[in-house]
Amino acid sequence: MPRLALDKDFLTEFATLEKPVRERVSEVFTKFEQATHTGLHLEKISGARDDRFRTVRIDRFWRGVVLAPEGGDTYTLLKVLPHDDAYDWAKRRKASVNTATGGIEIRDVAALDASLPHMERMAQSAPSRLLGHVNDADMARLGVDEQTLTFARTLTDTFQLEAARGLLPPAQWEVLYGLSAGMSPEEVWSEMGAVIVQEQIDPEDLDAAVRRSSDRVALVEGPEELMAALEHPFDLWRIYLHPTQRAVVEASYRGPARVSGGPGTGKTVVAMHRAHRLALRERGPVLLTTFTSTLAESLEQNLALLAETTGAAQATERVRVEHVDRLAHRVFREEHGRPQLLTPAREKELWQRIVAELEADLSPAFLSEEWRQVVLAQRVGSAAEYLQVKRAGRGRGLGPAQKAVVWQAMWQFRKELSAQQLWTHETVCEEAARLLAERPDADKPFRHVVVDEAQDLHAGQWRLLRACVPEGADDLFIAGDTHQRIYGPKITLGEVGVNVRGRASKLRLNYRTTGEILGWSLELMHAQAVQDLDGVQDSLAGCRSEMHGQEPAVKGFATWEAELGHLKETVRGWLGAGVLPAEIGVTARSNRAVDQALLALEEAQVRATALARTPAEGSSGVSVGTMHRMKGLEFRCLAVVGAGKDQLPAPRSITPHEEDPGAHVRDLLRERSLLFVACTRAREQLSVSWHQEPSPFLEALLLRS
Ligand SMILES: Nc1ncnc2c1ncn2[C@@H]1O[C@H](COP(=O)(O)OP(=O)(O)OP(=O)(O)O)[C@@H](O)[C@H]1O
Repeated sequence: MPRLALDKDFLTEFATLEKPVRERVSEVFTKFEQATHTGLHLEKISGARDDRFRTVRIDRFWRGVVLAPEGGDTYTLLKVLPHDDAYDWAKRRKASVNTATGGIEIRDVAALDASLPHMERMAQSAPSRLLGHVNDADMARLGVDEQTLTFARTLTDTFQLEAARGLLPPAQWEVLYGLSAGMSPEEVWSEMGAVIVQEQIDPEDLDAAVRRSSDRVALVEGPEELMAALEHPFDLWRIYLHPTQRAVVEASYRGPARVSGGPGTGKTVVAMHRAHRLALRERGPVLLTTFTSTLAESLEQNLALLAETTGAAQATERVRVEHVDRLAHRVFREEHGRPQLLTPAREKELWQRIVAELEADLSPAFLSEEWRQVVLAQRVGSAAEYLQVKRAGRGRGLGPAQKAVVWQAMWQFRKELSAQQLWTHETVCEEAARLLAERPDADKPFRHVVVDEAQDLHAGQWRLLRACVPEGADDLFIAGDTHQRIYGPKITLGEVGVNVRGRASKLRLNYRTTGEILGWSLELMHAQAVQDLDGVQDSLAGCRSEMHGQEPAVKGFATWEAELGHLKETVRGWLGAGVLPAEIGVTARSNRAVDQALLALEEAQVRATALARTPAEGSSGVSVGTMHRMKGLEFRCLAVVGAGKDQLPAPRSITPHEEDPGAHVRDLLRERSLLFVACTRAREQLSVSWHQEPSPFLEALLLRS
């Protein structure tokens, strides 16, 4: 039976067509299956370089370009263009099968042929060739075919290669780019990882190639699925997954598994697809969880959209989306009713009182951290255990006598909480974990748990998640990036009883941000020792983007007023260039700076909304919020303001070195990560500004420029 497949470029462009044309396209292709039976007219193109391209009549003026198989029955819709353009587009191109990835490739053969003589002439007078150090056999093994090879041999510098990006098939261009950047063929090979197929590849079998190309061609199962795809053409993530993403989504794991990767590499997308996929398997309820309520809301909306696309709305009923603290409170309430929570102010008072009673030379802040990071995290229950416990990450060393005093303080704190029947979010979580751990496997609330933003969870939350699902195949799936840790303490999964050894994958292709913004932001984290969730050093090496745009605009001012003046100009400039207010974000470290930025925009008559008051979704003004609020969001254009020495790191968020050197280093890293998270929310344009002296986090970047 004939099947329709949609090329990613088609769907992207479909979104930009006028409504009547879109409607007509939908009409023609929803009848595609029946029409091909009754002889849908696929018109041959005279003078075509590849006679597998055909056109389909949409109306008098518009034509669709389809790749029709010689054998097989999958028809790939590539373009919808005005009549003459459609013919011209199709005549210039050829389809082929990549011999390494087995994927389908379409290239502008006419443009390549036309550029060759000129390139060759230029190369003859150049001192050397860009890829002179790589032999033909290695190129062929990496999927570089004859035409690309001929072209590649004429290249003399990377600018030419950059310029040829749109001409060459993307997978082959990536290979040339890697080799030209000094990677060895073996390194490029391993970088290609999941996209390389082991099976024998038939270069003539386009049908098989289309089926292998899930990152750019989506097979459509019937008219409803087609309508769902056409309904939200911007949300490509629902349909096209990178082979590495798809492998992780579809895998069956014998135990907990995890996916990591830099910002914008699609970890959340993978988490949603995986939750959906697990729900479709019908082995039991799925929990999709994350760190904050705002993120959970956005997961829930997108999960519903995904189910709409796959036509499996019933699967969403098997997925519970709930942020982790809410889960803890729900389980707690079912047993004990609503907890009375200790407010931060009362907690501080309590520690102060205990310190005074013990006449100890310890600060309330130190004790509060010690309680969370050592006593609660490692479930220390007695003085003897406390004497033995490893206090990794706690900078200030304690001798046995000091430990005895600290333990006394901990014990008193616990006693007070229990006497007054007070709870904190952490103890609620511990109690919920204890209640769930006692339940037999058959009574556990979930069969699968999928966790997003995992880097920010604390030990108690991990124990809760571990306890709400029986141990077994596909029990826990974890997505996160430790470079973006802005709340939680440093933790290793082993410490909380989660073993992902042999079941960890990494995503490297950023889908959100231009290469310029990503490269700049990655520099912020360069040379920072960040420990991964499995205890080894994490690295963002290889994280890359295929999109290009402007370099970030980075600028200092003498005063805050001048900086705000620049913000007004920048935002007005973006609006003037046609960017919608809702596509613009403004962020600063403190609430105060956010309020002032809001005022400045109002003065400039720019409609702006505080993220604290209105969720980004549905807001029609420029979104203004703290860097913490930026997590999980993205904007076409983003301005980071107040990135000055006195604002970033925020002085009050840094434990003084003399009080606790370990906490000091950790706090600094957290503040740096916060800036990193903020900057990587920008899709196309990023502006970073400060007044007086720049933040020390910008130092290396400013020296470079
Ligand atoms: N396969 C894909 N096709 C198209 N777009 C994608 C794909 N995967 C991810 N995206 C898009 O890339 C952007 C980033 O994705 P996502 O939020 O899942 O990344 P992330 O790794 O969780 O990011 P971060 O860690 O920075 O929060 C989103 O706009 C998403 O829709």
